[in-house]
Amino acid sequence: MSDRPPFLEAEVVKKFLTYTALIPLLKTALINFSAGTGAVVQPVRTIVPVANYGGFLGVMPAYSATDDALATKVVTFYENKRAADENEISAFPSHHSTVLLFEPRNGSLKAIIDGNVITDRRTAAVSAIATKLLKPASADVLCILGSGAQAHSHFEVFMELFSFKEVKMWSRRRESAELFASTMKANVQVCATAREAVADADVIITVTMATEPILLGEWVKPGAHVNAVGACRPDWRELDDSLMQHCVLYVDSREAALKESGDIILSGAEIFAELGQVLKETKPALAEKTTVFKSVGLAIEDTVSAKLVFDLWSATKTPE
Ligand SMILES: NC(=O)C1=CN([C@@H]2O[C@H](COP(=O)(O)OP(=O)(O)OC[C@H]3O[C@@H](n4cnc5c(N)ncnc54)[C@H](O)[C@@H]3O)[C@@H](O)[C@H]2O)C=CC1
Ligand SMILES: O=C([O-])C1=[NH+]CCC1
Repeated sequence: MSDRPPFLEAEVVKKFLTYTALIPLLKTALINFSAGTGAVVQPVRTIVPVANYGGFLGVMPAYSATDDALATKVVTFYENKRAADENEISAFPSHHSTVLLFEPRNGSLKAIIDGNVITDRRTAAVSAIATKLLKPASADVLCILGSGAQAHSHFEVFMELFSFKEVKMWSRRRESAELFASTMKANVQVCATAREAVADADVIITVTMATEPILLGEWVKPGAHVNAVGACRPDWRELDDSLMQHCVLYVDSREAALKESGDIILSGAEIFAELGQVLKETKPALAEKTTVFKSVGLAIEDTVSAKLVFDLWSATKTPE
């Protein structure tokens, strides 16, 4: 291999970052993160608003001693207000990310890795982990609100791991939900309103760029489980106060959620546990209650994903 760090593009990440390989790694990373023993070192990400353009730049470093993995993701996400005009279809993605993977022993740069597939898959995999623990015992109906990149990765892993009888989707732009449904192998029912999509759902996933609530507590079936993935800014919402205040609330990181999640900060909802605590069984999974898993996204998830991709890719290379 040359001294220049390789760039691993999205196709390489897609090939090696399977959910089967990723999920056990994420579970361990979340347990180590929540244990607070120092096995995972990860500050809350730094965010630089790009105010003139409705954008944000996030820097997300983490180190896992257990995985011997050191990396930082750099991610940009843009509100794309122009697309909020229903007639405007923007083909430009709202999120872009890159992961820099380092050699922990000496700090050298090992690889530059496309971060988009990592972000999509690790986020969906963490929602799937939460859902396994928190969904009601009988879960037949899945509802997805939003039809972008995260909707695709969530659908992908949820179809792989669960056997829902029905999948319902609502998206702000109906054409986009219809396009989603037509490209998927499973039957997806496109609904005219979020309320219609949510009715009777046992598991709900919110994956939108909404800044105001799109999911109201009064629509949610008692005992359902919600994965709230969007609204990662302190003044953005996806869920209303009623849902936030009447659920049992789980988060990926208590510290990050209290800094970044508008749904938590503005509703004053109380956090019950971190997902890593439930995985370690130091806090219970109250699956019979209405539960919300509020995910903001953690650098440690990107770090262990990047290390996995790099190791599997390296193993296919013959030394010069
Ligand atoms: N928790 C986590 O770890 C992560 C969270 N995210 C968040 O997940 C959300 C979805 O991300 P992507 O799928 O990558 O974005 P995307 O841009 O691919 O899709 C966004 C979806 O939201 C819809 N949308 C946009 N504005 C809306 C509004 N005002 N009301 C209702 N729907 C609206 C769009 O039509 C589209 O269906 C974003 O909020 C993103 O920041 C993204 C990555 C990781
Ligand atoms: O974890 C992540 O990469 C992100 N969370 C919200 C926007 C991007």
